[in-house]
Amino acid sequence: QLPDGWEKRTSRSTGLSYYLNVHTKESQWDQPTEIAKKSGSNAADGPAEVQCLHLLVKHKGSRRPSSWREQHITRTKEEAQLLLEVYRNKIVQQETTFEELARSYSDCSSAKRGGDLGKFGRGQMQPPFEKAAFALNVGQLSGIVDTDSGLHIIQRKS
Ligand SMILES: N=C(N)NCCC[C@H](NC(=O)[C@@H]1CCC/C1=C/[C@H](COP(=O)(O)O)NC=O)C(N)=O
Repeated sequence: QLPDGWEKRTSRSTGLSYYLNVHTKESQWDQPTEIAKKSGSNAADGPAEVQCLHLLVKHKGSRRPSSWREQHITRTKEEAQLLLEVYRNKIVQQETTFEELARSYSDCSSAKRGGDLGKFGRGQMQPPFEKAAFALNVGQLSGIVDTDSGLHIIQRKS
């Protein structure tokens, strides 16, 4: 039995269950224990949604080891980690921009948009990615984030 104001849903892309606040339309992975709040996220709960860029480097253990860049991705997870560390350092050293590197090297279709995933709320992205993205301040660059898709770096835009 769920507390008032919550509905259990299934994520189209992962098949995982998540919970929707019917008042604020906010969603979350964790089973709610409190009655759903009626107003949007206040500062304490963090933003209701974020907009992020990401640069994804897939490896042979990725859930879909293929991309616009490479039909059959065979690099190891360790090789992907090394690549991403090089890219991250170039951004930190301001040798290039996140968008330029994502456009050239990201194994996600969002590469065409400089890595821009647009705005998303909780319950949409894989949990490790969501956790990292919602923990960033605006403008901040994440460390290396590990999901079933592969390894990512994330920059929060808003
Ligand atoms: N709402 C928006 N903008 N699109 C739907 C996103 C669905 C979501 N996707 C992810 O979590 C991965 C990790 C972060 C970004 C992302 C992109 C993946 C990575 O590539 P793939 O492993 O699929 O080949 N490509 C598209 O989905 C999911 N729940 O599977």
